[in-house]
Amino acid sequence: MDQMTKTGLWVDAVQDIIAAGRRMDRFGWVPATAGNISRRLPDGRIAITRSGGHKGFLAPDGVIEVGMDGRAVQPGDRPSAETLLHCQLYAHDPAIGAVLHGHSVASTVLSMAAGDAITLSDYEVQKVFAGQTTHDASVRVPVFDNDQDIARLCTVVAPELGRMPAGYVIRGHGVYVWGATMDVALARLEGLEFLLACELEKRKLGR
Ligand SMILES: CSC[C@@H](O)[C@@H](O)C(=O)COP(=O)(O)O
Ligand SMILES: [Zn+2]
Repeated sequence: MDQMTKTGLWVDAVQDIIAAGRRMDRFGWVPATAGNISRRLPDGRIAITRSGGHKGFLAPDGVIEVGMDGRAVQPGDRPSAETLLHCQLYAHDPAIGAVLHGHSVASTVLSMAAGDAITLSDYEVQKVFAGQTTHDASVRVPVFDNDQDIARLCTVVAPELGRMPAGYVIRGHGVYVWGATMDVALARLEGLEFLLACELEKRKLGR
């Protein structure tokens, strides 16, 4: 067992991830084995959910350690299939401390009807995103085509890094959101999912 796995800092990261999974599950954002959750560790590695488990019922051994290359520190551990999308965000911005991915109904359905972005306008809750100070503005949420080749998907996401205040959506799949801490990432996820749910309801009204 690596030294990091024995420290309180590792335990903190695991607890954060387990609590985030439970919270996402309460909202119905991680059906079946969908979603993945990670936190940056003080030594630069990443704690991330093991592939294929239910994220609402995580136990401590459902979280494993990977390097910034996305490879498991412990041979034989299988990290999330989408680990490289997490690593990409951590590599892009050293201030990012947590990354969340969920599969909500709203993000799945809206992205299937969208072009290259979903634009959110006139909602008070837009102010949950960094740099947004008024409802009287538009927040662009990029929509990327789904791809089972995650390394290739990273190359499509790359040009938008640094200009996604609310996160991004993968078409027919789900959202990626991040923050300096797990609490900040969860607040942004809640804000984005609330707005996507509003947008879906609005469109059902034909508006
Ligand atoms: C239930 S299928 C969902 C997966 O294909 C994937 O998109 C996902 O979010 C979870 O994959 P995982 O490898 O458990 O992190
Ligand atoms: Zn997914």
